Amino acid sequence: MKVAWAGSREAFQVSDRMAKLVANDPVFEKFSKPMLGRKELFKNTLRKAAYAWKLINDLRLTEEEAKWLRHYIDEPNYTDLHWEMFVPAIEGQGTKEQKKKWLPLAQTMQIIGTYAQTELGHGSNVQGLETTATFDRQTDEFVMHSPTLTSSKWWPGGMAKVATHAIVYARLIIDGLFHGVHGFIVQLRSLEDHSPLPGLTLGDIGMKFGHGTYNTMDNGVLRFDHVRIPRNQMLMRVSQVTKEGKYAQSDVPRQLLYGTMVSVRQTIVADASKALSRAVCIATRYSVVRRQFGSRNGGPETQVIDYKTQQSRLFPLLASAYAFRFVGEWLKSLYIDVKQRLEANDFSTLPETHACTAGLKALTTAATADGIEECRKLCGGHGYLISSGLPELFAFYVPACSYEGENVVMMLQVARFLVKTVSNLGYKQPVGTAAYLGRVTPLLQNNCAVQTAEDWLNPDAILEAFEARAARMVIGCGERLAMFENPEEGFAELSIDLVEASLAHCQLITVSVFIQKLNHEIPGNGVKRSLEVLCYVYALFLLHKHQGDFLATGYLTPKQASLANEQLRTLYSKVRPNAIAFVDSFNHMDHYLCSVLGRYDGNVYPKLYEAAWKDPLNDSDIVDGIQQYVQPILKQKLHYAKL
Ligand SMILES: CCCCCCCCCC/C=C\CCCCCCC/C=C/C(=O)SCCNC(=O)CCNC(=O)[C@H](O)C(C)(C)COP(=O)(O)OP(=O)(O)OC[C@H]1O[C@@H](n2cnc3c(N)ncnc32)[C@H](O)[C@@H]1OP(=O)(O)O
Ligand SMILES: Cc1cc2nc3c(=O)[nH]c(=O)nc-3n(C[C@H](O)[C@H](O)[C@H](O)COP(=O)(O)OP(=O)(O)OC[C@H]3O[C@@H](n4cnc5c(N)ncnc54)[C@H](O)[C@@H]3O)c2cc1C
Repeated sequence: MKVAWAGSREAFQVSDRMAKLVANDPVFEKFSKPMLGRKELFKNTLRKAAYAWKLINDLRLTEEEAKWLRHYIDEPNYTDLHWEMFVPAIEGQGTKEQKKKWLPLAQTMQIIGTYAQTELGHGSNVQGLETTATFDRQTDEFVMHSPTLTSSKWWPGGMAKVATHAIVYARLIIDGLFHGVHGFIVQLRSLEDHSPLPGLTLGDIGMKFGHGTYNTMDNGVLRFDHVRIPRNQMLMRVSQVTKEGKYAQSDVPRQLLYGTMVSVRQTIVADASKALSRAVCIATRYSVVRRQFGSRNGGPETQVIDYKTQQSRLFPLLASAYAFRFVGEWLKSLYIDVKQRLEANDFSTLPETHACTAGLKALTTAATADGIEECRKLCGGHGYLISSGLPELFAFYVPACSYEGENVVMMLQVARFLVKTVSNLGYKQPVGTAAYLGRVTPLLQNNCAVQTAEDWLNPDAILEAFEARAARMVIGCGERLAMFENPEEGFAELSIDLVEASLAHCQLITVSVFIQKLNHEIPGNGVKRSLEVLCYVYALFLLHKHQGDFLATGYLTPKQASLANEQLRTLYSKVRPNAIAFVDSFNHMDHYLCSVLGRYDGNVYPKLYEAAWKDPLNDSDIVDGIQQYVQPILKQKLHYAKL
């Protein structure tokens, strides 16, 4: 199962080796992190990032190994933006000459970059950005300027204190004419003494949610006061500006300017299963250790994992972790394919890839963020302790619902793709993830054939149910949209239904990818059978949760919906004996989990007790402030009624 989770034996070995490397090196200790102040926390992260870079070079780690190393170090920092956004932006949007100049510098970290798109006033609406890049023909330069307070760049990671360069997104202006938003490579700091270059105001935007997690990152603010950069620092794969000030667009579609976001959204989907599996591992192990009620004749109480209600909250999350792992793997291969096509100037699959990355990013991050919080509750009161590992994980994870495309905004992008697909149905056969929309007639006419709970243990029955629900919701939206004279007005009016239809479409993708995975790639019958159980749990849990959709679209009868729920309860009993094996298969080491409740050896209570004593408040019996503020109250002998 470890191999099935990792994707291959080789992938397992690489990640396992890197997990051990990090866990066994004292530099990467992290348990004391929540006790550090912001400055210490940040410096500590800089130290770890520098040491990691040294290890990557000294040990000559491959790109894959280096990624796992950074993952297990488990502290967001400037290198995330450098590797995940700055470098891909140059790769995807730079010309050959630009790549030749900038990539070697970035790949050896002689320069450190960030991605400066969002502004104080605009994040989702990229076309609304206000920073200007005005071409000066006399000097062959662009003048970068922040004309308003709301145009201040706001949020870019690593920008406040570390990055030497940024890809800055700004409105291109030539001779007073606006030519849309483009990316520009801008140097921010001196490579000699790291001071901000003249004309730039740079700072940190302040502490964020949680304590020891995202505050390791220096998210920054940046303002330009007429800062000049050479013309050849505009990323020119999509559009070019000549030294005469002529604006030209190549055959490459404008959407490629958004290409870096597609790449990172894909990474975020691939990473969702890491965060969710981490929370599920902690909650499952603890649910086996924790006992409440049910003791008879002085015997042990019941393990809380044996309560059906605990199972009904925990096991769907376990199944979701596996579903997200497989859909992440699938999306990665879709992305690798589109990347190769884009390099060869084939843009045909970009719209579908954009819809898949946007929608699955929204689906997986929302479910993971909610899932981590559910795991905290599944651990009762102890889940609220930092030493459970869950509060910090939650604080780290929740912004994923907002960054790289706010989730609702992303679902609306999926909706645009679906509406377009439906309106083209007469003359363009949908392919890939939208192919089912080409079979609307049977999907709209046939109803579910399930008669017993057992009938739900059938991939075809499940797939058809999810296809019919999505098709009926999408087509229904399309029909209602057609009644509006102004399509944009109609889209806005129906946006709530469109977001729900998009979710149904994305859930169909996750369910069908899970089923495909079972059909083709699982080594070992035992592993395959166990994963089948999880696949059914995932699908029937979604069906139960969204049964309103399935019933309202008329595909299911109430009886069939209740049979699905009956089967789901039976499936929980099949998951129970393997629950620990399922979470051990994630291969999360204690160092990575950083959780007293999720320890591999299950030795929870002594370690919980021991961890409490490490709190700085327990350094002495009488702490600072007691004599000054508490003792006087005790000695005054006042009664509030007399005040
Ligand atoms: C316990 C502690 C644990 C710690 C663990 C630490 C682990 C560390 C390791 C981490 C490693 C990696 C993690 C990854 C790094 C993550 C860092 C995250 C940092 C965050 C960065 C950011 O947020 S960057 C900013 C992102 N901003 C956005 O996403 C903005 C969202 N807005 C948009 O994308 C667009 O503006 C929007 C699409 C919404 C609308 O665009 P607009 O121009 O108005 O266009 P439309 O008219 O709607 O569309 C025009 C046509 O273009 C199509 N289209 C839109 N986008 C794309 C695209 N990206 N690709 C292709 N096509 C696109 C659209 O569909 C339209 O097409 P049509 O055919 O014309 O309809
Ligand atoms: C931790 C973190 C790190 C980040 N790192 C970076 C970075 O490195 N570089 C960078 O450039 N940016 C970064 N960002 C910014 C991030 O990309 C934006 O915050 C994100 O894209 C959301 O945009 P917004 O803040 O403008 O949200 P808004 O769009 O203002 O969202 C507010 C609300 O409005 C709703 N809404 C907005 N538009 C619509 C619409 N059309 N229809 C319906 N509802 C709508 C949303 O659903 C949401 O509920 C980071 C953000 C965070 C939290």
